[in-house]
Amino acid sequence: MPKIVSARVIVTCPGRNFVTLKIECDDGTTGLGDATLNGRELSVASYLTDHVVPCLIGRDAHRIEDVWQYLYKGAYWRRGPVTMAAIAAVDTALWDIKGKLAGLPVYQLLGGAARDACMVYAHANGTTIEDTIEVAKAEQAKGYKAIRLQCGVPGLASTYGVAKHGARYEPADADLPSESVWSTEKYLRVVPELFKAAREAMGWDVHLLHDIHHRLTPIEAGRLGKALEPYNLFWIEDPTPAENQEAFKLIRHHTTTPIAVGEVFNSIWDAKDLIQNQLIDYIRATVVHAGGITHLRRIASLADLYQVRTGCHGATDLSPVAMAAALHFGLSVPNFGVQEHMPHTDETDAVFPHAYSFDDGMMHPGEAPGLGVDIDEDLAATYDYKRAYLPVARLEDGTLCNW
Ligand SMILES: O=C(O)C(=O)C[C@H](O)[C@H](O)CO
Ligand SMILES: [Mg+2]
Repeated sequence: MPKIVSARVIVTCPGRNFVTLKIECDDGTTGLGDATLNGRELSVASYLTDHVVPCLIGRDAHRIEDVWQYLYKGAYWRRGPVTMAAIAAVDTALWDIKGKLAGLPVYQLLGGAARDACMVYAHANGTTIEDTIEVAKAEQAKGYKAIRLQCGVPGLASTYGVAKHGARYEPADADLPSESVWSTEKYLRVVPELFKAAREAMGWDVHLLHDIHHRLTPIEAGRLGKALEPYNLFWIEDPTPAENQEAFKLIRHHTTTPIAVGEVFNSIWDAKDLIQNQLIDYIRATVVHAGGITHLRRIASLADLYQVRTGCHGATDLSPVAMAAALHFGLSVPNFGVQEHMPHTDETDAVFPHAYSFDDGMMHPGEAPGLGVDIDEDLAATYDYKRAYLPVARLEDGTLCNW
């Protein structure tokens, strides 16, 4: 058996923070897992180093399911983003090791390719409708078949998720949370105009997506979904907070615009009612935040029974290790929908050399054994952790609100 002899947490900040777990076996085989939890990175690093790593030493790296159960049931304290990101990192690293030892890419271990490649969606963010469409057309010219559009809201100084024109998208932008002002009324006026203009400028042969970022009440989300129906969106994402899964019934009563939810989910229990009641169309849980490849497959299997497809979160605060895992997962599950793609910076790609590739709007994890991602530890060590928080939003009267 490949015995685990060491496990180390590597924190690096090539432009943004990433937490990576590296597990090593007695024959020298290593595996990587992403454990990055944006804005709360060091809590997962500590959970791993202080509480998980000591339990891994000496275990059989092949027993992925048993290790998963050991860390989940054995801890007594279940679920939650910190715990599940830590379990995910271990799980992902063990799949990486299993693939390397078998001499096969991870997707082959998961049943083989269920499609040629994974469709990915790009991002078009702009301060105005015109800017956004200009960026979207540029992404379409690169071959993307699906594009998420977010534009600034007239009358609001800034909007989360919308970078200043030309700047990279990076929501964790300050060493204490920055604050922005939010107005649902103003937002609801601009979004239908954005998609009307986008269809006029770009036609109908491209999938258009939009992220609402949990900001609306269910009835407001129903109203927006209905207003967007003429523009045939691929999905609206996170229309309302999903702690109350029932709330989605109200949205469903009012619109046929497809709904995607789940980037903040960390277990199948967060998604169970949404899936079983067919209240969503795409489940956005990810490898890193939802317990690894093992648990995400369980979620996907449940979703498949109800014709809910996957649409994994893939913002740049998920490392290339998570991106690779998402592509192996996406290539192999029967109910793949789409994968989010936000290219990492050159600095990040240099720290994490990888085998996955983009071609004509599709991505493939590559044929390297395991996940096909490495970490240049010397380079990683040159980038010190830098505290960075996600922002908060307030209504115009100062009330803290969802974002
Ligand atoms: O990519 C998305 O859909 C997001 O909503 C990005 C998130 O805000 C970001 O990953 C939070 O860390
Ligand atoms: Mg989102």
